[in-house]
Amino acid sequence: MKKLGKKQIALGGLLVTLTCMSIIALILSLARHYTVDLPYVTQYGIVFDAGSSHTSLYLYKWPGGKQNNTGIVSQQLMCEADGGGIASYVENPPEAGRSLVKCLDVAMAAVPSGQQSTTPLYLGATAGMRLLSLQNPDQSDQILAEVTKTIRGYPFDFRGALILSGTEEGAYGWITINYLLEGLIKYTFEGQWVHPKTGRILGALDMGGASTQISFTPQEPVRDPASAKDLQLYGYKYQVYTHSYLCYGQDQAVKQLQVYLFKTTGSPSIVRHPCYPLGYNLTMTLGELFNSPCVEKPANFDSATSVTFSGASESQSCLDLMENIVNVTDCPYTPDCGFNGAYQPPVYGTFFAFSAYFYTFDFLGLAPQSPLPKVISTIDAFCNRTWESLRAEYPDVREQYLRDYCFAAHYIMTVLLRGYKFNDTWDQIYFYRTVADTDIGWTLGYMLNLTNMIPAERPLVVTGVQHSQFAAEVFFIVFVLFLSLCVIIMLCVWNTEH
Ligand SMILES: Nc1ncnc2c1ncn2[C@@H]1O[C@H](COP(=O)(O)OP(=O)(O)O)[C@@H](O)[C@H]1O
Ligand SMILES: [Ca+2]
Repeated sequence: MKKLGKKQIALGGLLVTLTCMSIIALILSLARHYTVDLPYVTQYGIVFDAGSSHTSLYLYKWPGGKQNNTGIVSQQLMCEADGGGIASYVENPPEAGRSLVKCLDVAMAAVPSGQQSTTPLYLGATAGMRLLSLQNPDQSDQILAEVTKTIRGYPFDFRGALILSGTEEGAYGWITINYLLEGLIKYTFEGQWVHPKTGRILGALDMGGASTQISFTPQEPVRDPASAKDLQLYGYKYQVYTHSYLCYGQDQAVKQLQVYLFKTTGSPSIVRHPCYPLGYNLTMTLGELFNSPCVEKPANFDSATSVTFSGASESQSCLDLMENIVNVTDCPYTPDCGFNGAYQPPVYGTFFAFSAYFYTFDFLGLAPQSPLPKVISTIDAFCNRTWESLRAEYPDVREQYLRDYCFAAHYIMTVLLRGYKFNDTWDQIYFYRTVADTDIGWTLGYMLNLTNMIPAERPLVVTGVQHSQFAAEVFFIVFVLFLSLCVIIMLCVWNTEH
């Protein structure tokens, strides 16, 4: 037989390799096609936000099977429970449980029946229940037991009803916005999850009804361990400063000012209120006025006696009153101070202000951001308006909200400018309620944490194929290369022998 030339051997080898490569490419393309066509099952998670003023249910979803360790959780729906916050049911705890039924039924209709038993459900209560547990732990336990009983009547994977600490509430709000705005991890066009450049980490400002939180990564290390939260997310360490001011949510601040005005007026039955609109009268019993651990009760008072707060539409006096409830002078940590003697490093970076911060600024047409002089003049003009003119312009706005917007606006400005000291960095604050159709609040961060969806380690680079398939592909490529090599060696041997 004729001896093969070197060229022919090389050509033979190349042909074998190319044929094998084509087979690999064909198989890979078929395999990839097969993967895309696989119906990936959407997974769900539910969190009840049992706030001081109301309860909401959030239903989150994410594609299951792959990439479930990365930033693609979104909000499918939000449901507002009827009635007030669960802590308001002290007289009738079973009613607290019943108040959740409407939203549980909404979630049942939204989660496919086959997946309900594997859908985790959490209930987190915030400052309203924190206050009740301080005042009467038995009552708060009873309410948590009743909501637990109601939720257990549903097939979801219920993981418990708990009262969050102020630190947790602040830290989970911080995780939520940084997750949603991809400050922690980002999906690139090349299909990889990467750590974004520094400087994109946002601070969080949450104004609730009973407490308010500030959370951010300061430029300097946090000096007070009680307000530092060390997090490791996707392989990176963050030290978050977070402080929750219990009793300084806007509803409790409203109460503190009412009590201040009542006490300084000398216990009369009519009290002038500069923050309420002229023509508006609010009558309540002293029992209602003093029904909170956030205010000091007089030594003896008749809880059935009523008091009427009579609006005066006096913007400047309203603003001046704020220093009676927000103490910006006494602080042992000067200059690293928030308000009421709390330690706070200087604010740093961009902040997102949500919940009641947003509601108030949005109502006044100042969201997501407005220059400081415009903010001040808008609040001033609003606070000088009478109840008659406000009611005529906003017939559909809830009376309590419309009455409190002036107070809330001056209170927010005092907390932000004089409390947190944003005076030189006002334009670093953005007022938002949602990002990518997902509400900003502590609930998403809470669920991501409790379902271990934010790993402490850096995520593996996403391959686009399942692990088993990837392993099979690598094996096949190595095998084919090995085979090609064998063929070339055999050809060489055959060639030398003939
Ligand atoms: N549409 C709205 N307009 C104005 N204020 C609102 C609106 N919706 C909710 N709020 C206020 O936002 C606050 C929400 O607080 P909430 O989350 O219930 O309390 P907390 O977080 O302290 O437990 C309450 O003060 C409530 O009155
Ligand atoms: Ca809240």
